[in-house]
Amino acid sequence: MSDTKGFATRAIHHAYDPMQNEGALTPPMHLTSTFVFENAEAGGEMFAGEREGHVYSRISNPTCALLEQRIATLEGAEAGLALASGMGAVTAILWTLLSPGDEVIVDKTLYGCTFAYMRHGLSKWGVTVTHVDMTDADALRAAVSDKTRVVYFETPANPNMRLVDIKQAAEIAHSVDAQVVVDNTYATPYLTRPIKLGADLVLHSATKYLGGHGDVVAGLVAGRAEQIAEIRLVGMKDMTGAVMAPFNAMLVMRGMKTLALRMDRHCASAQTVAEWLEAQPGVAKVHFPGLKSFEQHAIAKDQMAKPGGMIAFELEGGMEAGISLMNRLEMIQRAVSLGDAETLIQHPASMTHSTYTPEERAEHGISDGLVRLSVGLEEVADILDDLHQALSPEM
Ligand SMILES: C/C=C(/N=C/c1c(COP(=O)(O)O)cnc(C)c1O)C(=O)O
Repeated sequence: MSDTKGFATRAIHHAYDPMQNEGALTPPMHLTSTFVFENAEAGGEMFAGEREGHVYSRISNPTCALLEQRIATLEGAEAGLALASGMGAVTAILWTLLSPGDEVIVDKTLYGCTFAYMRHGLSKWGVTVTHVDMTDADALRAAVSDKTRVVYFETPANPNMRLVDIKQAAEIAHSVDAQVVVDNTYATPYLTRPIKLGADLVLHSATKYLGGHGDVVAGLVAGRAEQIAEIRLVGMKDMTGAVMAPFNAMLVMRGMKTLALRMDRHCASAQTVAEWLEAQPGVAKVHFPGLKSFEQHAIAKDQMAKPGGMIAFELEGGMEAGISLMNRLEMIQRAVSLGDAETLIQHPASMTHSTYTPEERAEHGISDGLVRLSVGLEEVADILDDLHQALSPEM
C-alpha cells in the first residue's frame, strides 16, 4: 500500500498483502520466541547484522514488524518500534539517548510515572532533569544549553491539557542540537504529527487511543530508521527488555484500523461535553483545546486537526466535590487509563499523578480538585445525562 493513500486506508492496509500470506485477510500472528537459521553461517551473519531476518522475539518479530510499519506511516516517520508499554517506550528511548552528565529538559506537566522516572529514575544515574514551562518559549530558550541532549513533552499534557507549540519548541531544541521527543498519546497521529513539526522521535502509550478498547498495554515509538534501530538494540533489547508480545501487536493493529473513526467520535462528543460542563454553575474551570477559553486555543487550532477526547475540569467545591461527583456516576467508569470506548473518569492528584508530592503538584499545575475525563464512544446524550445527575444530586 503506497504512502499516498489516506490515513484511514493506510491504518487498515499498509504493508500487508493477503496474497503473500495464504490469502489471509488479517495478518497472521507469529507466536514464536525464536527463529531457525538455515545454517550456522546464516545465524552468525544475522547476529553480525550482515544478513536480514528475525533472530529472537526480544529483538524483532514479524507481527510486531507490521505494526511498526503502520505507526511509522501514520506518524510520517521512516521507522517504528513496538514495546511492552508506554513506559517501555519512554524508558527505552531515554536510556538510549542519555548518559551521565547529560541534561534533559522536560515540560512542567507529565504523566505521573513519566514524572517519577525522570525525577527518581534518570536523576539517580547522573542525568540532570530540568522542568520548564514549555508553553513559554522564552523560558525554554533560556533553559537550553550545550549540555541539553533531549527536550521532552506531551501533547497535550496529561492531565491538565497544556499545549506546547511543537514547531517552536523543536526550533529552540535544535538550536543546541538537542533531540525532541514528543509523547503523542493524547492526540494520536490522526490529530497531530509531531515529526512533521520538527520532532525527532514520537512515542505512544498504545494502551490508549491506538489500541482503543481497554484490552492491551502497549507502547510505540516512531522516528528516523537509524535512531529507531539504536533504540531497538540498546534501549529495548538490552536496557529494558520491554518488548511487545505478538498477540498484543495484533490487538493494537486491530484497534488502529478504526482509529480515525473513533477519534472523530471522541472529538465530537468531547466538544459537546466540554461546552456543557463550561455552562454548569458548579463547574469552576474546564480545560479543553476546543474551547475558546482554553489558554492555548490558538495553538490547538493550528496544531491539532481536532481538539481530542480528553477533558480536565475543576468544580467550585474543589477536591471534595470532585470525589463526590465521581462516586455518584452510574455509567461513566471510575478508572485510570484513557482513550477507550468506555468513558472513564479519575482524580489525578490521588491516582495517576499521586507520584508527585502535594508541593510538586502545586508547582506543576495539577490541582487537588482537578478531575480528568476520557470521553468515550457511548451516545453523548447518555454521557451528559450521567454527568448531569451526578452534578445535581438533589434531582
Ligand atoms: C494508567 C496510565 C495512564 N497513562 C499512561 C501514559 C503513559 C504510560 O503508558 P503505559 O501505561 O505504560 O502504557 C505514557 N504517556 C502518557 C501520556 C500516559 O498517559 C493514565 O494517565 O491513566
